[in-house]
Amino acid sequence: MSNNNRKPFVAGNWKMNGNKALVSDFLSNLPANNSVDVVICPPSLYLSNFDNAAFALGAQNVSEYASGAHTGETSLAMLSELGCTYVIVGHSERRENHGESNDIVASKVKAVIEAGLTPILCIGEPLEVRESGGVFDYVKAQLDAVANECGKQYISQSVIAYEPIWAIGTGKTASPEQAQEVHAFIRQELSKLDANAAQSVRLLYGGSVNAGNAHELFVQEDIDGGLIGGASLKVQDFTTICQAAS
Ligand SMILES: O=C[C@H](O)COP(=O)(O)O
Repeated sequence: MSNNNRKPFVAGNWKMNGNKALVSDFLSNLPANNSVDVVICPPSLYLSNFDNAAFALGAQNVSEYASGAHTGETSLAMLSELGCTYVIVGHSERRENHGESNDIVASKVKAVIEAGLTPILCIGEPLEVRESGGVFDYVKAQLDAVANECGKQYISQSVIAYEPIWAIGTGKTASPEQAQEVHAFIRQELSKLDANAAQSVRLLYGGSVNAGNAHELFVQEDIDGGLIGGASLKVQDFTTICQAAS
């Protein structure tokens, strides 16, 4: 891990996977790790099965509305009542498949922080943007959307996950150099908003991280941990990834 005061952070995003048996497996077999902030984000239905976990709980999504006639949605108050302290916001699967615009993402970030939880704000470019050389402009626009809509203080209270879409679930991980280059750019952009916050905000890499490649990614100067999809469904692999961050 790089030479800074940021505590490493690893979150497992189970997406629409898992069952009660996997919950039990994690409760019984994921070792406590005091040197890393470890978060599990299961499907919301299973949040209440995680009583007394040795790790923090996160949700994969939240409604931008507080309550009312929003069939199928889950509110921040409900997540909070079930012990969630983190919420993934703006995952590319939500942006692409559920029409979440930058404005919606920004309003969710604001709502999460005002409710006393911490957003894990996801940003990252599709393949065609990477191939056309537009990565920095793309992630800057995603960051600016939140900063402009919410105010810079909201960015500085978030955890930010850089997830190149072409690396998600594909087995094609960004190289450590590719990931570090974008993380350094994100931190530089954050410093324009708030120099102190830029040094304290945790920046995660996500996209085909596994037990074999986590270490080489996490030792990069501006990579403070990971947002893990597929490899977070196996307790042994996830344990190894958490250890790689410590
Ligand atoms: O939220 C997690 C990311 O989308 C990464 O997923 P993955 O590790 O399966 O590529």
